[in-house]
Amino acid sequence: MPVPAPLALSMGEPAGVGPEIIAAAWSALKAEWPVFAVVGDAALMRRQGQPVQAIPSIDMAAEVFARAIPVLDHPLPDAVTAGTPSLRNAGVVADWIEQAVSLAVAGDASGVVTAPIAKAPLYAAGFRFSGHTEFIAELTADIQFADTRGPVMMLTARDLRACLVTIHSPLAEVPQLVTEERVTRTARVVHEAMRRDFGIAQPRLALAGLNPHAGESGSIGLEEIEVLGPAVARLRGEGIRITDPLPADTMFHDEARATYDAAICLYHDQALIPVKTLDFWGGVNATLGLPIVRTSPDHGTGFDIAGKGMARPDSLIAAIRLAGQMAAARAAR
Ligand SMILES: NC(=O)C1=CN([C@@H]2O[C@H](COP(=O)(O)OP(=O)(O)OC[C@H]3O[C@@H](n4cnc5c(N)ncnc54)[C@H](O)[C@@H]3O)[C@@H](O)[C@H]2O)C=CC1
Ligand SMILES: NCC(=O)COP(=O)(O)O
Repeated sequence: MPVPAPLALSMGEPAGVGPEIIAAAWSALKAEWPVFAVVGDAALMRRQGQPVQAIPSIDMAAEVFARAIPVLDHPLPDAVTAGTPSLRNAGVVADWIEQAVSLAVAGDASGVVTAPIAKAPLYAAGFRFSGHTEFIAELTADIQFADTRGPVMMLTARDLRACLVTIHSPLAEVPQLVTEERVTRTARVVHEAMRRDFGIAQPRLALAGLNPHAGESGSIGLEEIEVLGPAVARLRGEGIRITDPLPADTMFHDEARATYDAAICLYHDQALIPVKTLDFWGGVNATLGLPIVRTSPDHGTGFDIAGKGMARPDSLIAAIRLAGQMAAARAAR
């Protein structure tokens, strides 16, 4: 079997927990698979207490990985103070993501893992995307992809995969944004991703309702009848296995989760509350429907604890492992 290419790991916000959790993740994974190379600042990585080796090219990552953190060095212009992001560094943070994506697009990396970014300093520096998800979708928009194109944000924890129809939308706008078209497209992307990236031949999708009790036959909301029902009918017509809209309060407990492979959730907190309740430390964020594999820890930059030795690497380790599994599933097709 050919050895898979390393993953490219963008360093994320340098003043956040990213550098220290990358060092801790390497320490946990160095004798294991998958290999990764950091795209970031080698001097900052060296300050995290683990051996670091700058490499000129990602194809050297595998031979370095067992003894040092391989880093494709793109230095920051400004000094880093843990907990305080610098506007001068923001442009380079975005460049790291772009470079990691280029490596995956070229096939030199088997996927991209992104350490958390702080959105406010990036916006102030002119970054015009809501987050990695939209940025990476734009960076890969011209790359050929045979399946339905996302991006769809999926959060995982333990046996739950929760996929979002809307992402960072104000709650008041959600009912207008949950259209038959968006629900149908999201479910298609998820169905195809379950097959392509997770090796599930006949995926079972569970659709969350919007209203309490999934509208109670229209007596407490009509979206289930007017929007979600027609989407379900279309999807079933395409051969996709999906439930009728389910009451969201009773679809995430242990026995309910055993009945489906992925949940289609209509807004951010409908997915993230069950995910973070099930596993606050080990959740992973993956982007479905892209020509490349991309995962991320599900937490943010943790400015309140950055540099204090308190940050847990569990979520990043889970993100690296999941990216490796997804890349292997794609390669096996
Ligand atoms: N994938 C990404 O790039 C993400 C970025 N963010 C960004 O992160 C920034 C901060 O967001 P917050 O809402 O404060 O969320 P946060 O996840 O950074 O912090 C929430 C709480 O979790 C703790 N925490 C975070 N990571 C931890 C770790 N590895 N170990 C132990 N404790 C940890 C923090 O100390 C804090 O108490 C924002 O700019 C947000 O947009 C948020 C989520 C994901
Ligand atoms: N709440 C999840 C989040 O903010 C992550 O966004 P992204 O940077 O992965 O697009």
